[in-house]
Amino acid sequence: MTFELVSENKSFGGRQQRFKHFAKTLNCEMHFSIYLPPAAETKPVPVLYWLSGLTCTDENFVTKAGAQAYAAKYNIAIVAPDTSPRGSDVPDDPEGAYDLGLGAGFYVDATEPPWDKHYRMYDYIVDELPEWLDQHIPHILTDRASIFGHSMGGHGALTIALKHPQDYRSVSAFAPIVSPIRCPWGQKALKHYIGNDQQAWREYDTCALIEAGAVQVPMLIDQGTSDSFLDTELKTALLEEACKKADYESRIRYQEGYDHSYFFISSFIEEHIGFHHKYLLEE
Ligand SMILES: N[C@@H](CCC(=O)N[C@@H](CS)C(=O)NCC(=O)O)C(=O)O
Repeated sequence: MTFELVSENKSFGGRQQRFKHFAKTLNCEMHFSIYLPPAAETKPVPVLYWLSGLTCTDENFVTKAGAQAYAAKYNIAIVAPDTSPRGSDVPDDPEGAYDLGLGAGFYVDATEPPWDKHYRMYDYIVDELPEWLDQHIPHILTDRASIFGHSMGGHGALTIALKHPQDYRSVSAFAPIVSPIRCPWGQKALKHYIGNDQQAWREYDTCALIEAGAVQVPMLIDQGTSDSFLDTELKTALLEEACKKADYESRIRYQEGYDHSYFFISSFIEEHIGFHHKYLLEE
């Protein structure tokens, strides 16, 4: 199995690293980034996974979110994977659209050809990446983990945490797609990756999982009111409704005037890392 440290930069006393490795689940080489706070040099620290949105690689978060200062302050490592399998033999949207294929893995395990050979981001995030980290990065505690993300990555973080409440202590999201079965981005992705059986789509739908009785995971959501995707794709109100009906506790905040960008994310990143810190520290 190949693995290489591609880059390392000192940041807030810690180390921002980028690795390349062969991911057997995805059948291709992948990059991911990890920030190790200064405290990780002397004692292993908890880990927080960040899942990015459409069009991103692992680097958008690393360069734009401003998370390193707070990861250093709260003694948490942050792992940021890529958003899809990569490589010249990995299929992409036939029209080159940004919402399917490369940069748009949707954190599902595809069952439909031609996607099923590589597009298995769900298994990669839940199983292969933590195993890889366990074997290669002694500075982190993979059994003390939380997860957060943005937009498509918010959807990924929420569905993964709801389906594995024993593995993630808390979940948070910025502008998440809360119900992919009811928005154009999600419907397009699920149809291609999973096929026409809409019952099977529900496994990857935050609202449907809550309606089906998902176990409580501490949850924080921030959504900008000036986000141009709010009414068409993100539909935060559907999550409010699902939580209310199922008596599921969640903190959903609308942030006045914020859009969908990393300017929004960087404005609240400290609060999200602080939120996870509380649960990651508990015995
Ligand atoms: N307007 C974008 C839609 C995609 C988008 O807004 N992507 C968000 C996540 S859903 C993002 O984080 N983009 C990269 C960035 O802002 O650095 C496009 O057409 O490319």
